Amino acid sequence: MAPHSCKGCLHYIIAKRKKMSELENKPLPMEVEQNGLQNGSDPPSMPWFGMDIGGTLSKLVYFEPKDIMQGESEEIDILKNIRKYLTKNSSYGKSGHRDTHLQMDNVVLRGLVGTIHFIRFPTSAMKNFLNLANQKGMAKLVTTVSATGGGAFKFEEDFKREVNMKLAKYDELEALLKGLIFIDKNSPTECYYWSNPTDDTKCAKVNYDFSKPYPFLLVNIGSGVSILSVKSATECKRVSGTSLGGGTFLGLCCLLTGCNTFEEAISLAADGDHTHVDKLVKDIYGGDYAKFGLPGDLVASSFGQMNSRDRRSKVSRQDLARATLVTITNNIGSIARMCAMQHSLERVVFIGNFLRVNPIAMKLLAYAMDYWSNGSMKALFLEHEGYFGAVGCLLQYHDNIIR
Ligand SMILES: Nc1ncnc2c1ncn2[C@@H]1O[C@H](COP(=O)(O)OP(=O)(O)OP(=O)(O)O)[C@@H](O)[C@H]1O
Ligand SMILES: CC(C)(CO)[C@@H](O)C(=O)NCCC(=O)O
Repeated sequence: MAPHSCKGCLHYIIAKRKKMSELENKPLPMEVEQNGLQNGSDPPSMPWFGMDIGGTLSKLVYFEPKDIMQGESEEIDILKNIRKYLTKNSSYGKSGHRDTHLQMDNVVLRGLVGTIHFIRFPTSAMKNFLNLANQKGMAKLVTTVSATGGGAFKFEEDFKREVNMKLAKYDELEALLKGLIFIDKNSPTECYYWSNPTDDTKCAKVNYDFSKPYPFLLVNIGSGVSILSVKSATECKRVSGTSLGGGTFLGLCCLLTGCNTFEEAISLAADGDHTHVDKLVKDIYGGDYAKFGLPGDLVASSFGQMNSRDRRSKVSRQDLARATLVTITNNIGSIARMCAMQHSLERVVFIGNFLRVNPIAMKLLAYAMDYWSNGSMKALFLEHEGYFGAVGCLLQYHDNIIR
C-alpha cells in the first residue's frame, strides 16, 4: 500500500506512533507485536471485526478506535455510520444484542487505543445479518472478515455472494485460546471462582489470579462441548468432547416445557426442583450408599422418576427445566473431571455461552469439581464466556489462515 499522508487515516496514525516510539527508543506496547502487525506490514483496513459463527450463536467483536475519524471522504463517512450504528444501539434488528457489560475500553490493538464491543445474534439469523451488513455499507469497506467456528466454512459462499466479503478462516480452538489469553491480560477481573457454591447465603464470586495459567483444562460449553488440555500459549490439544452440551439443554428444555428461548429455559429452571424428576441414591437405598461414598442426595438416575405416570402428572415445567439443566451440567462436570485426572490438571476453566446468565450451572460445576476431586481440582470461570473465539479472530491478521 502506498504511504499515506492523510491525518485521519489508520496508516498515518500507526506510522506516527512507530516514529514516536523509535524516537523515544521505547518498544511499542506488547499487543502490537503480538497481534499480527509485523514491522513493515500494513494493518487490515478499518473497520476491524472478528467473528465466531457457532452452531447456535454468532459472535461479532468490533474494535472502535479512539482517534481515527478525521477528514472527509466516503470511506470515513461509512466508518462513522458503522461506528454510530454499532455503539449507540444495544440491540440490532429482532435478535442481535450487544453485551454492554462486557465492553472493554482502552485496549491497545495494532498500536491503536480503542474499545472492544461484544455482539451476538442467533446463527439462524445470518441472512438478516448479511442484509444489515449491506445496508450499513460494510460491504463497501470490508473485503475480508476474520472468522472462525463451523459457520466460517458453512457460510463462506453466502458471504461472497450476498456481500462480496471473503472470510479469512481460523481454527476455532486456536482462536479460542488466543482470545482467552488476550482478554485475561487486558481485563484484571476476568477470572473468578465460586466460593461456598452450595450455600446460597454464603456463595460468592471471587476474583482469581490467572496470571500464571498453565497448565489447565479448558472446557468450552457451546452447542456441543470441546475439552482442551492447554500446556502453554502455543501448546493445546483437544482431548475430548461431548455432543451433550448447551444445544442439548436448550433443545430438550424446549421439547419438555414448551419454552422458546434460552433465557426462558434458565428462568424456569431457577424455580424448579430436579428431585421431583430424578431418582436419587436415597430413593434406591433409603439413605447413603456408604461403602462407595455415594451420599443419599446424589442423583443416581437422571429423569429416573419419569417412568411413573403418577410422578409425571405431578412434575411442573420448572422441575423439568431444572432436571434438564442438572443432567447436562453434571454430565459435563463428570467428563471434565475425568479428563483433568487423566492429564494431571488441577485447574479446569469453563467457558462458552451455556454459562451465560447461568449461575446454577456454574455453581453445580464448582461443587462437583471440588467434591469429586476431594478439593484437589478447581473450577474457574471467565467473564467474557462465549466471546474468546471471536476475539482470537480480531487479533489474527491473515496469518495461519485455513484455506
Ligand atoms: N440467547 C441465546 N440463544 C441461544 N442459546 C443461548 C443463548 N444464550 C446462551 N445460550 C446457550 O449457549 C449455547 C451456545 O453457546 P456458544 O455460543 O458458546 O456455542 P456455539 O458457538 O453456538 O456452538 P458450537 O461451538 O458447538 O458450534 C446454546 O446452546 C445455549 O445453551
Ligand atoms: C463440533 C464442535 C467442535 C463445533 O464447535 C462442537 O460442537 C463440539 O465439540 N461438539 C462435540 C463433539 C464431540 O466430541 O462429541
